[in-house]
Order: sequence, then structure tokens, then C-alpha cells
Amino acid sequence: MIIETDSLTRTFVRRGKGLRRTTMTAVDNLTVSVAAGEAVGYIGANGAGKSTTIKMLVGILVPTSGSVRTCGLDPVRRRRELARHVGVVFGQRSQLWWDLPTRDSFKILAAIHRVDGTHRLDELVSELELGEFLDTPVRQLSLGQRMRAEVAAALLHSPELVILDEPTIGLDVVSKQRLRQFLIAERQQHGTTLLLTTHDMGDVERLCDRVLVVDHGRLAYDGSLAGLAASVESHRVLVLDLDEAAAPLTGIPGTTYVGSEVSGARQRLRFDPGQTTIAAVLAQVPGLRDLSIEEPDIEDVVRRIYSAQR
Ligand SMILES: Nc1ncnc2c1ncn2[C@@H]1O[C@H](COP(=O)(O)OP(=O)(O)OP(=O)(O)O)[C@@H](O)[C@H]1O
Repeated sequence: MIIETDSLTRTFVRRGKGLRRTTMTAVDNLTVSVAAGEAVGYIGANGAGKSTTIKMLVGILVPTSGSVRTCGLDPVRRRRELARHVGVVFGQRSQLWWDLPTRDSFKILAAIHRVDGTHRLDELVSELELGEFLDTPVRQLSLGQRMRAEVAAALLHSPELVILDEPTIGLDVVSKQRLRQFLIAERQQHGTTLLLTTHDMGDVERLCDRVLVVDHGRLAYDGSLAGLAASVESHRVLVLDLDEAAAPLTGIPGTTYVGSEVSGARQRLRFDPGQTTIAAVLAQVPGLRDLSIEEPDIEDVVRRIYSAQR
């Protein structure tokens, strides 16, 4: 196993007013295994515990209880050794030297990892199309260019596990696609294990064959994306635009009234495809002008999955 945790738990003590302290559990009894070569999406709402988990996986944070092994090593005790097996990309933070030409950061990182990165760097430069800005200082790169450089920096030492925290955040569609294509190819060619956190369902769809959902530090879902998608699909929301304002459309079988805007001229109904069909719902809606289907966002999905399990 590349990642193996058993009842992994991390709490933080927060100081309130005066001497009052509260303990909050950021990661709560997480037991999970990831095998070599898997690509796993680790998703959850803001504050669900994703970063805390990652920090424990790489040895930056010490667990409060439970155990964790990454690439067969205890991450806290063997952090340096582990760094040779793991590459980490934090979308929001850089591991590159801001004022140096991009090329120099790669040289420094190759020296730190004690690898002769020349051949690998050539490969990464070509696959990630870094050639045109290798001599540009990092601070002058566009976000998309910088992210590609970050990924190259994390992969320079050919790690067996790559952890990416929000790798596509803020990227335009084309940059996102490029990065995803690169990661897919990297995994195919080298059998690299991927663990990524993201708020972008597209990342999970394209890159991952397994999804872990965390909510309030607890594992709420572990399974295929198809399973996750099925639970999303059962909770679609119909947005109905009516010719004129109308009373709330409550009581249509198989639907739940969610809310309305424009004095009732636009209404939202959650509908369960297992219980009814769109046609049957629409037959009961007078004066329909337009219709769209809203897919719930990932945080919504996470919340639902979690509440369904309790
Ligand atoms: N050093 C810390 N001290 C106190 N509380 C912390 C600390 N680090 C994280 N937390 C708390 O632990 C919880 C989990 O945070 P974490 O950063 O792991 O969430 P996350 O899922 O990565 O969120 P996001 O998607 O916003 O990055 C949050 O409530 C956060 O406020």
C-alpha cells in the first residue's frame, strides 16, 4: 500500500476568551488504504479536514492518535526519506524561488533531492511545455504557467506518490485540460499514484478512478465516481421559469419544493428520478416558459452523502 491510515485522528486546541479552550477534531478516525497506481480524489467542503490529512501523510503534522504510513514509512519519523518518494503540489503555495528564473528552481530542487534531473527535466519541459519561460523569473509567470512549473518541480525526482492540493484552482479551461492530460499520461507511463484534493468535479471525473469524501474530518464516502455520480443524479434540481408569478409548486409527487425567485416566476424543485420523470413533473406545471437542470455543486453532494449515511 502506498497510503495506509488506521483511525487517524488530529485535534486542534483553540483558545477562546480568557482561559477557555475548545478542542476541535479536524480529522476523525480516518481509516483508508490507497494502493500503488491508484488515482484518488479526496474531496470535501472547506474545513472538512483535507489539508490536515495531507499534512499528516507527508509528516508536517503529527497525528493526535491512530497511525499513518506513506510509502511504507512513518511520515513524521522518516520525513526526509519520505520526501524522496513523494511529490506535493499546493495550488495556493509555491515551492519555487520567486525571483529566480524557473530553470534555477529546478536545479536547486534536483540538488536537494540529489538526483541528476537533466533527463527528467527535459521530459517534463517538453510534456508540460515549459520551454518558453524557463528563463523567466517565477514571479512573472501566469498562473497557468506557474502551476505547470510547480507540477514539474514536484515530479522532478520521479516520486511514486504525487499529492496535489487544488491543482487546477483559478486555471482557465485550456490550462486545466493541459494539466489533466499531463497527469493522465504521467500515471500511464510511470504508474504514479495520485491523490488530489479539488473543488472541481471535472478534475475528479477526468483523473480519478476512486473518490474519498470527507466531512467534518470523517470519511463519508469511499468508492467509484460512478457511485458518487449516481447519488448526485438522484438529487437534481429543476429550475422552472414560468410565464407569470405563481404560488410555490409544492405537492408535485416525487419532488420537493426548494424555493423561488422573482415572486414565484422562477421556482426550484428537487426531483428524484427514481420516483418520477421530468415529463410527469412538467405535466403539472402551468405556463412553463423555460426549464433547466441544476447539478448540485460538490459541497452540496458531500453534505448529502454524509447526511444520508447518518
Ligand atoms: N493549525 C491549526 N490550528 C487550529 N485549527 C486548525 C489548524 N489547521 C486546521 N485547523 C482547523 O481544522 C479544520 C480542518 O481544516 P483543513 O485545513 O484540514 O480543511 P480543508 O478540508 O483542507 O479545507 P479547505 O478546503 O478550506 O482547504 C478546520 O476547521 C480548520 O479551521
